[in-house]
Amino acid sequence: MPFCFRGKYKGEVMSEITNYKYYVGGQFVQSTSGNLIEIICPYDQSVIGRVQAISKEEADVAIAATKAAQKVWADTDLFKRADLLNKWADQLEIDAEEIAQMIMREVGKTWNDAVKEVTRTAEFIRYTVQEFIHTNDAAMSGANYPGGSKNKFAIIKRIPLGTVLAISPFNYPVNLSVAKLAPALIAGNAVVFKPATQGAISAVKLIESFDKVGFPADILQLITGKGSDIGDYVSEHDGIDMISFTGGATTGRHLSSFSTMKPMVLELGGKDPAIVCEDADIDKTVSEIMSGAFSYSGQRCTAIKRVLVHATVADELSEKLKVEVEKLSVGMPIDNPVIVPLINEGAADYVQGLITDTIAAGAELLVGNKREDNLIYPTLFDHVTTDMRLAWEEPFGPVLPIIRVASDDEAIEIANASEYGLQASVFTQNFSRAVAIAEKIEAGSVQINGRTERGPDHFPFLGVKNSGMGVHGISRTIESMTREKLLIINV
Ligand SMILES: NC(=O)C1=CN([C@@H]2O[C@H](COP(=O)(O)OP(=O)(O)OC[C@H]3O[C@@H](n4cnc5c(N)ncnc54)[C@H](OP(=O)(O)O)[C@@H]3O)[C@@H](O)[C@H]2O)C=CC1
Ligand SMILES: O=C(O)[C@H](O)COP(=O)(O)O
Repeated sequence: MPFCFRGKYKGEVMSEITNYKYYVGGQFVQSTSGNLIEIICPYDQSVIGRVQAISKEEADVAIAATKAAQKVWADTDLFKRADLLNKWADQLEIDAEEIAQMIMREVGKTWNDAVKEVTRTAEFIRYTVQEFIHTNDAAMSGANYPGGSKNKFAIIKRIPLGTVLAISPFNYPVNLSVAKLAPALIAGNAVVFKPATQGAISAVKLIESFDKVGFPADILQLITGKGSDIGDYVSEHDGIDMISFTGGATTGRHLSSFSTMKPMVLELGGKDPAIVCEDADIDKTVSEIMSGAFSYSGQRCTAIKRVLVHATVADELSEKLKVEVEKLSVGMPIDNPVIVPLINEGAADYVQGLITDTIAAGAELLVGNKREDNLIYPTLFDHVTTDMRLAWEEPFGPVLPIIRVASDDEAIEIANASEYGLQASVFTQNFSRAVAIAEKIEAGSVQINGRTERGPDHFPFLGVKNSGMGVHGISRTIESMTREKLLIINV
């Protein structure tokens, strides 16, 4: 447990308000813009710190400086790069409590989950290093093509793209950032890292660990500032060679509309359905839906965001879910409840608006519809129908609609009518039926008898439709941040 304390909630730190610096040229520096952004704690509304709102000129300098540094870095012995990244992983474990403290304060994640996020990230880095070390160049012979010459050989190397722009969201400010930084760096790229503003101090803490390890200057620049001010500018910047973005679908679509001729991977939102057949093991299903839908108050792109249940078992499922939702712990992050306050007032207003709208539209409220500031109590609706907003919109909050269906086909139809296609779960004890449904679902992954989730982090992770473009997951991220280059030998 971190520090002892004089703040509002037991066990928490409230120190002097710090102006956190951005990171360029291997130094933490203040922006000459003089503009600072206050970061407010989502659950006690105190100011936890301020981050620099850098200017476009400062972004230019940061990006330009990566160019020479990247060439040297790409040329650096792979085992030297690997060693530095492994040391960073070790350093993260040493600094875990300090970083977790900031994750908890800044994005309202529970203490246990915040610590897990840091340790998961250290493991992620180590696996990424091993993955890259064991990726070998490929070779092809001309003889394998009709009329091709057996005297022609191609060695197919993977080379870095140059400078990767990594833009991350608030909800995993460390893990989803490193999911971009580590693959980019081990593959020999430089990185310009733009974290979510609410999450930017956690990013500074992450880079403080990075800085302790002795990486060369300018291969990773941390730039802070609102996406609405500098996001477009850096995304269309000529010095950026690839964009790796995780965030909302609106922002992602916007970026893809103008960053022409730049490779891009987008991980966006979701409306993941849990399809429950009448032959499902209902107790197991309830337990998977509960953790899938409500952990971190549903602020996960992979959260279960609607239940499509066969009408014949709908009463049993909804009664059991109701009992479990009523039991959910609600409170402040330091006490490790399941339900914590949402990231900001706007998010809570949006979720409350969806709840109010769903009640007005005639759905049956089973539990919830209670709010204290940013804390939305877990809310469960039955008899939600497809003409209601909650059937389609991503709340990013603890509200779950149950939609009753008459057949597998109807469940599939509703699942696929969504603008999103990140993940889905299918619950049935008939494996063939599960596979038949899974094959028809338009989503990046379908979980059979399990909750929707990203991990383990080496699995490919992708969304279709408005849920994304390209593929993440350690090996796939490395692929997306490198390109093939052929050396053709004519004997
Ligand atoms: N599929 C996936 O893997 C994941 C998807 N998500 C999705 O992310 C959303 C929640 O995250 P949230 O942080 O609110 O998402 P946002 O889309 O609001 O922000 C994501 C990032 O984009 C930045 N940004 C905003 N505007 C621009 C712009 N014009 N140009 C470039 N960058 C910009 C933000 O900066 P700033 O904060 O300064 O505005 C932030 O760093 C949900 O929809 C969730 O489903 C979240 C995690 C994983
Ligand atoms: O942002 C998210 O929601 C994450 O990508 C989900 O990760 P998780 O499924 O491991 O919580």
